[in-house]
Amino acid sequence: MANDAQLIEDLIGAGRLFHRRGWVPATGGNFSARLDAAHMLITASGCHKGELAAADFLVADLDGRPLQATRKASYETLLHCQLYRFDRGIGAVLHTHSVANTVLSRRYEGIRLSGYELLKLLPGIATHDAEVVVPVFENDQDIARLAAAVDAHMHRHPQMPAYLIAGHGLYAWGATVAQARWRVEALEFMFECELRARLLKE
Ligand SMILES: CSC[C@@H](O)[C@@H](O)C(=O)COP(=O)(O)O
Ligand SMILES: [Zn+2]
Repeated sequence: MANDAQLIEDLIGAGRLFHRRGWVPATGGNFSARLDAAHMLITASGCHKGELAAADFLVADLDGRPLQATRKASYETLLHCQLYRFDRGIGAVLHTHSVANTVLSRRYEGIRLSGYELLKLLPGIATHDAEVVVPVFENDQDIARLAAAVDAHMHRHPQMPAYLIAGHGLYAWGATVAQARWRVEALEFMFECELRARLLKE
């Protein structure tokens, strides 16, 4: 596994890229990477995700408790914990607030993606001739309750490649920071296509 410094560098790079693309406006979004079976690195709450520095990361356990009490972990830490606890193969979790994911998630209960070449970036898909539905959960400021809803859904649909929160954003993950970033890039591209295609039809 990559060392802490490399993981932080990779997460800072993802933040810069996502901010350039307009996917993490202001302090929106949060990022994490697994350190071991019981710990993760996660962004502190309230920092600008395009301007992250090493000091903006802290170590927390998978119950969301920071090891050092110097900074507060992301408000949405429990959503990251849920994913790491659900699947030991998950090594990184990235959350974005793009225009496309926000508009689509306010309007639909799930986003059906089919026929896109970039679907092949998602787990278990080897052809464009496939279909996935990215579910949309109701937004909830009670993050423990939201994490429980996601967990219940994932137990019924373990192949779920990512999820949206209505009017809020995307959660995607991967075995490494790079893989999670590629999946965010692929999903945001397909959401942008869906938004434009749906506008054309209206
Ligand atoms: C300040 S608006 C965005 C937050 O409410 C939240 O949705 C978010 O993505 C960032 O929260 P954070 O606590 O910085 O990780
Ligand atoms: Zn958010």
